Parts: sequence; C-alpha cells; structure tokens
Amino acid sequence: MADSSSQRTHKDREIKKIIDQIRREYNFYRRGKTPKKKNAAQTDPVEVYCRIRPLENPDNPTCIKALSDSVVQLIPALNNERVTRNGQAKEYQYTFQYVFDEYSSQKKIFDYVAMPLMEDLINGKNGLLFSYGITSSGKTYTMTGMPQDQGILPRCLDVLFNSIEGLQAKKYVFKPDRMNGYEVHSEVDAMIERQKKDILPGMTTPKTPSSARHRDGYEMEDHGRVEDGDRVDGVDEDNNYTVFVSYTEIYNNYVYDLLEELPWDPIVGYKPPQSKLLRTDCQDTMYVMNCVEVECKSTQEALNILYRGQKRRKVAHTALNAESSRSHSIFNIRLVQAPLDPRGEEVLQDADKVCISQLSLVDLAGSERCHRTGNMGDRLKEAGNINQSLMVLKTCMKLLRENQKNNENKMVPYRDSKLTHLFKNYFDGDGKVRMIVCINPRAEEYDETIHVMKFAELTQEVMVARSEQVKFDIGLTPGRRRMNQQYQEALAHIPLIDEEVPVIQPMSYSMGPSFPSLEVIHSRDDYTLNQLQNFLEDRYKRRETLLMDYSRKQEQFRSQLVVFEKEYSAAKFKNTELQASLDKKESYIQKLESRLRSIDKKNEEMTKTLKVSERDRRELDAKLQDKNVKIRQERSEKERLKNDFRNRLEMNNQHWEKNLVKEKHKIESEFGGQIWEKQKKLNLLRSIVNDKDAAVEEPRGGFRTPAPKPRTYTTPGKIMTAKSETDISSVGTNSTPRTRTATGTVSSARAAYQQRIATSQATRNTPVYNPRHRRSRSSNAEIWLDHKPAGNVELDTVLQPKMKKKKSVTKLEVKDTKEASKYCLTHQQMDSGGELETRLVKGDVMPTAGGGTAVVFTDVESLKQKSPGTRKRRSSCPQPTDYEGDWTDTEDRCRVAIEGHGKKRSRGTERESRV
Ligand SMILES: Nc1ncnc2c1ncn2[C@@H]1O[C@H](COP(=O)(O)OP(=O)(O)OP(=O)(O)O)[C@@H](O)[C@H]1O
Repeated sequence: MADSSSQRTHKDREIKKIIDQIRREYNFYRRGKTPKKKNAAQTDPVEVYCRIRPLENPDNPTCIKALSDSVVQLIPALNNERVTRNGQAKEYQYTFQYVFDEYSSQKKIFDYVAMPLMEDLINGKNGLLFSYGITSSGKTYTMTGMPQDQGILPRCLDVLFNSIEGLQAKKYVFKPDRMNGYEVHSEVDAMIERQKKDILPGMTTPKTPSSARHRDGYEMEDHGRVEDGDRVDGVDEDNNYTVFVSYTEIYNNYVYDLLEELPWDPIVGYKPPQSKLLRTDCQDTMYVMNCVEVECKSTQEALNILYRGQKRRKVAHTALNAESSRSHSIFNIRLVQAPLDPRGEEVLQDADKVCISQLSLVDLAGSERCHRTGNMGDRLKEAGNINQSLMVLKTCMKLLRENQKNNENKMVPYRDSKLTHLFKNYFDGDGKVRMIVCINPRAEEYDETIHVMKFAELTQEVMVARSEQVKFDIGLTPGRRRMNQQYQEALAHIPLIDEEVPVIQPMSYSMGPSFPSLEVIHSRDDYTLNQLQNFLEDRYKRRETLLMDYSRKQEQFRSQLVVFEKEYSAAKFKNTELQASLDKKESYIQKLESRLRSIDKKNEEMTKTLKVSERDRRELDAKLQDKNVKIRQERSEKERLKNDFRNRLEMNNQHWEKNLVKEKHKIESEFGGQIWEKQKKLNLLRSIVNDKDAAVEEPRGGFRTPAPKPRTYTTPGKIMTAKSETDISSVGTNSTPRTRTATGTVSSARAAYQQRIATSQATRNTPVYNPRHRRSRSSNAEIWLDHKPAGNVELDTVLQPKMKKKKSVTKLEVKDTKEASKYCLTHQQMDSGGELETRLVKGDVMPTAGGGTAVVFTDVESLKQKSPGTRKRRSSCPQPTDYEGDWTDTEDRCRVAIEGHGKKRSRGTERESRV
C-alpha cells in the first residue's frame, strides 16, 4: 500500500512537472485583468529613495548631510534637546536605495526611480510610487514639478506615449466597464461612438461653462513645457495600447474623484462632490467605484486632465507652505493592451485577452505634527486626519514587516484608513512599490525629519512579492502588425488594372484555445487529467496539421520562388538592356541640354546687345528730334529776323528817298535862285560890256566843262560808293564772289554824288585831287601783275599805263599774285554807243592772314577811242548806274584773288580817266 501510495505521489509529482513544463513552454498568459500572478518565492523590499531639497537660504544651518549615494546623516542643532549633556549631538545615519542631494535634477530622479516602473507598466506589471515627507519638503515638486522642469508624473506620461507611438488603439476600442475592467469593441463600434461622443456634440451643443473654464486654465499651465524624449524599448508591436488616467484624492479619510463633472445647479452653482466607495473587483483588486477614467491619446491630453483635477484639489495656505497639500492625491495611469487579431489589423475581440497594468503616483500630504503648522479649525481637523492615515500606513508597514520577519499571519489593518485600504494589493505583492522620502534640510525640521526617517527605515524592511513577467503569447504569428502593414503597402502599390487582383490572405497560425487553468491535485484526478490529455492531444493534432500545412506552403513557396527567380533573371537582363538604352538617351539628352545652354547663352547675349542698340537708337531718335526742333526754331527765328530787317530796310529806304527828294528840291531852289541872280547880273554886264562872242547858257542843274582835258577825275565818293557794293573773297578758294544789292548805300551814294555836283558847280570845276597818284610816290619797288584776258583787242594806244616792273598774264593764278604788289586788269566792253571802252582796274595785292593773297581795288581808269568825225557831245555827268554795271562785270572777271577791306576801300580814292 505504502509503495503504491508513494508511487502515486511520485506519479503526481511527475504529472505536475510535465504540466509546469507545458505551461512554461506555452507561456501561460494571464487573463485581461490587473496582474494577479505573484511569485511568493521571490520577494523584493520596498525601495525607498531619499531626496533632499535645497535650502531657501543657502546660509541657513542644515540638519541633514548626504554622506554618500545611499547614506545620509541627521545633525541636530546645538540647542536641540537631543544634544547630550556633554554637548555631543546624537547623529543618526540612514541608508537608502539612493540619496539625491539638493543638486540632483528632476530627470535624474525620474531615471532612477520612475523609469523602471514605466518599463513594468508597459510589460503589464503594476507599480506604486509615493512621496512621503513633512510639509514643504518638496513632495509635490518631485511628483509634478514645473512646466519647464517637469517632475515624475509628466515625464512618465511623456515616456509612455513615446513608447507606444504608432501602436495606440483607436479611441473607444477599449471601454471601462465600471468594474475596474475593460470591454473590447470593434473598430466600427468605436467609430460610431467617436461620432456620437466627440464629433456630434462639438457640432451641435455649445461648451458647458465648466469645460470651457477648464480648457482655458490648461493652456496657461502648459506654457513652455519641456518634454522628456525618452522611451521604453522592447514594446510588443503586436499589441494595441490605450492609456486611461484617473485622479482621486483622499481628504479627511474620504475618497473624492477629482475628474468628476460636478452637477450644476442654477441656484447654488456647482454641487459639492460626493465621496466615492472603495470596492474589490472580481480578482480582489481594490478600486474606486464609479471613478472617471479618461482615455488619453497624448501627454498633453493627460496633463490637461491633471491640471483639471489639481484645480479641485484641497490646497491651503499654512504657516510652513503657501500651497500645502491637505489631501493625499492619487494619479493613476492605466495601460490597457490587447493582442492584434491573426491578420494584424484589429484588436482581438476577446476581453479575456486584455491586459491592464497600472502605475499609481501618490503625493501624500505633509506628515508634520499639528502644532507646527499653526493650523486651527478645518486645517487642524485636516492635519489630524492626515496624521491618522499616515499613522495607519506606518502601523500596516510595521505589521507587514513583523509578519514577514516572524512568519506570522497577523491581520494588517489596511481598512483603518482609505489610503492603506486602496493600496492593500500592492503590499500583498501586486506590483512594485517605491517611495521617495522628501527632506527639508532646515535645522528646525530636525525632529520631524527623524520621524520621517524612522518610517522610511521601517518601510524599506517590508518585503513585497515580485510580480512575474507577463507575456501575451496566444499562439498567433509574431510580427503580425508589421506583416499587415507591409501587405497593405504592397496592395497600395499594385497598379489599378481591370482584372481583379487576387487578395492573398496573410498567413496566420493559431494553436487553438488558450491553455485551460487546470490544476492536478492528485494522481487519481482522472477528470482533470483526461481534460488535460484531450487538450494536449488537440494541440498536438493542430500542431501536426500546422506543420503539414507549413511544409506544403513551404513547397509552394519554393516552387513559386523558382518561377520568380526565372522571371527575375529575365527581368534583370531586360533591365540591363533598358539601362543601356537609357544611358544612351541620357547622354544624348545631356548633349542636347549643353547645346541648348550655349544657345541660350548666345541668345541672352544677343538680347543684351539688342537692348543696348535699342537704347542707343532711342537716344539718337531723341537727339534728332531735339535737333529738328532746334532747326525749326532757328529757321523761324531767321525768318522773323529777315522779315524784321526787310521791314526796317524798307522804312529806311523810304525815309532816305524822301530826304533826298527834299534835299534836291531845296538845293535846286537855292542854286536856281542864285544862278538866276547871277544870270541877271551877267546879262546886265553883257549888255554893259557888249561882248558879242560870249555865249549865254540857261542854267539847268549841269555844269560846263572848260577845254577838254586828257583826263577827268571822278569824285572819291563815287568810287567809294561803287566799291562798297563788292564783297570779299579769299584768294585760293573757289568760292564765288557775292554781289550784294544795298539800296540804302546806293541812295547814300546818290546823295553824295548830288552833293559833289553842287560843290563842283559852286567851286567852278576845281580839279579833283587823288593822293594815291601824287608825283613823289616811289614806284621803283612795285611789281605789277598785268592781267590781260585773252581775246582783248589790241588798241595801239599812245597813253600807256606806267608799270616799270610787271608780269603779264592772260589767266590769273594764285601763284602769280605772290610776287606782285600791284594788280591791273585790262577790261574791255562795248558802251551804249557801240564804241569799245577799255577800263584799267587797279589794286594793291596784299597777303592775307590765312596764307592767301587779296587784291584791294583802288582805281579804275576808262579809255575810250573814237573817230574824230563822230564826236558827240558828252554828258558832263556820268550816270551812277553805269558804274554799277561796270563793277559787276569786273568782279566776274576777277573772281579769283579778291579780298575786300571795307574801311580801306571806303577811304581810298579812285580815278576815272577818259581819253
Ligand atoms: N528640489 C527642489 N528644488 C527647488 N525648489 C523646491 C524643491 N523642492 C521643493 N521646492 C519648493 O519648495 C516649495 C514647497 O514645495 P512642495 O509644495 O513641493 O512641498 P510639499 O512637500 O508638497 O508640501 P505640502 O506637503 O505642504 O504640500 C515649493 O515652492 C517648491 O517649488
């Protein structure tokens, strides 16, 4: 019997072993609730960290000193009662997991204390972190911090959302079931709910006053937040994740939900919040009943929730802290995760596969004794309750430690306080527990700090069962999400063609239902064993089927691979050919491009040149227009001056002619009278003398010349007048001498002529004196240029001009004028009576400033030859017009080498000789 029983026991043990192995092999997974699995064999102490805040005034005395990374020493002030009578202070040293001195950054504290808890959270384990210390020791600062220097809580959120980025489930896929668990909804249901809750209300109803108010507040709080960029590695990508947060406080031993929307009453305003009850869920986990859990998709959303709750938190001004927390606050971060379905598309629709992990961040109220805060009334009651709950916590720790040390099972009074009641599960081994002891180093805080240190010492002696690593292996292919993503991407890249593309189902392998929770108590438990056997056989069959399927698919895959390989080789060859032709075309394109570039360049240059010439043309056009305008203006000016001059000339002429006529009449009348008088006297004398031969002539304005003279002299005025009509020409130029008709000048010549007639009559034929022809004048040095044009008639004249040295030419050349100093032109023409008249036009040859030669005409001699029988009575008074005509003709002959000098000519005298 004993043998058989021992055999059975042995068999039982064997079976247990096998079952354990199978469990391990198949990675037994937990049901989707708060982790329950604990390993009593392995325990860890509650990890306690110490943080010393900086002194407000660094010169103040301090009561604590960090000796190393893990040891601190408390130093009492000299007046402290703990100083012994001999003056020696009692110095206490405490050892912690880590000591953060006053210079430690928020980031360092997060990395040491909270980061491991974040890793646990993502791996499905729970965690509890609370800050403990007296008032104003930096608990809230450590937990929350400032936007620019964030504390543990915002950093936890940052790291969590960074880690699950891209793996979050759609909103409302996980929904709290109000019993500390979650329901799983399909994506379609979630979408409908999103529309119902988020999209439609925003479109139809205006914001409630409370929500509007809160939102304003959050934006202010967030200003300048510095995010933590860290993330947890090794996140299971085949799960979908959702984050829920809840925020509660324990005030005066009541639990309040800080996120609960308070009912609004139009008369009394917001109604006061109702305290919440603590309940246990189906797995004996404590939770706050009907507590609001808000699904968050980002750190910002979660922080908004935190700020919203903080506004409702009980905070008061005390003697020791301007903003003292009067309640214990609990911010819960719950991570809900569930595996994706075999296709890697949606969350598996099985609530049992949901895993929930939770991190509770607790900011305890200050632990100081009541009298120090100077509190009265409500504040005093608060302080009493705070101390009461902390005292219970201490008692619980104490008892736990005793139980663990002495292996006893004394009842731990968790229920005595809401704080311990709520976190009971953690101390029972439901997750990691960590505590930060915050120390205010002021010397005055020595006594309080000793209490805190004692509690910390006690707490870190409490052992907590280690929770096991949670795996979510439910027999589905790992990498489903990525496979599905690749599959979707591949589908998206398939070009749209008419024929339908066969949709390939992604591979999925399942080992069937999850391992049943069977426990074999003894070897005769046939029912359980049978069940287990059936399950294992089923699994084995499935495995075989899967293996067969796998090898068949492998074969298929291989043959397909061969086909693909062939196709690939062909495509590769084709690709090489195409590549070569592509290269050719590319090089051709490059050539064309370079040509195009050079053409472009040339084109640019030409365009530039065109622009420049266009600009020049415009400038020239403008100049031309300007000049045209000027020319027109000058022309019109000239025209105006000409007209003006002509008018004035006309007026002058008329004036002179009037004067002339007047003068003539006057002189005629004067002289007529005188002649008449003299004639009368002469007649009287004649009659007296009776001279028969005397001939009496009627005075008619002319004068009787005495015996004919070989030469008669014209008055210089006559010559001067005629000469003034000749213009000047430069010797050596081909320019034609111009003849100017000056009526005014002629009129004046006439007037002078009349004057001379009158004078000559008055002086009774006084011979004309020409200073040029005075006898004394030496003519030895004079060289005459005797210009006798060809065709002149030989005259055989007795009287010849006197030219000692002369050079005779028929045609005048410039060079001939160079040597000569006198010039004589022999000019012949017919007079009005048909007789040949010869004129000797004489002048002085002078060099000009321009290097040429000029002839200044000084004298004209006229020679007339007549037959003795045809003598005519010559008019005593030559007509002025004759001279004009003569001069013009003479000028024509002397076209070359004439340059006039008006003044000289006007002063010079001219002589006319008549033979
Ligand atoms: N490590 C630190 N560095 C800089 N300032 C700090 C630090 N710790 C605390 N403080 C400052 O000290 C003051 C009090 O800190 P805090 O409110 O966090 O104390 P508490 O322990 O939460 O107090 P109570 O229990 O009364 O709420 C705050 O103004 C905070 O900014």
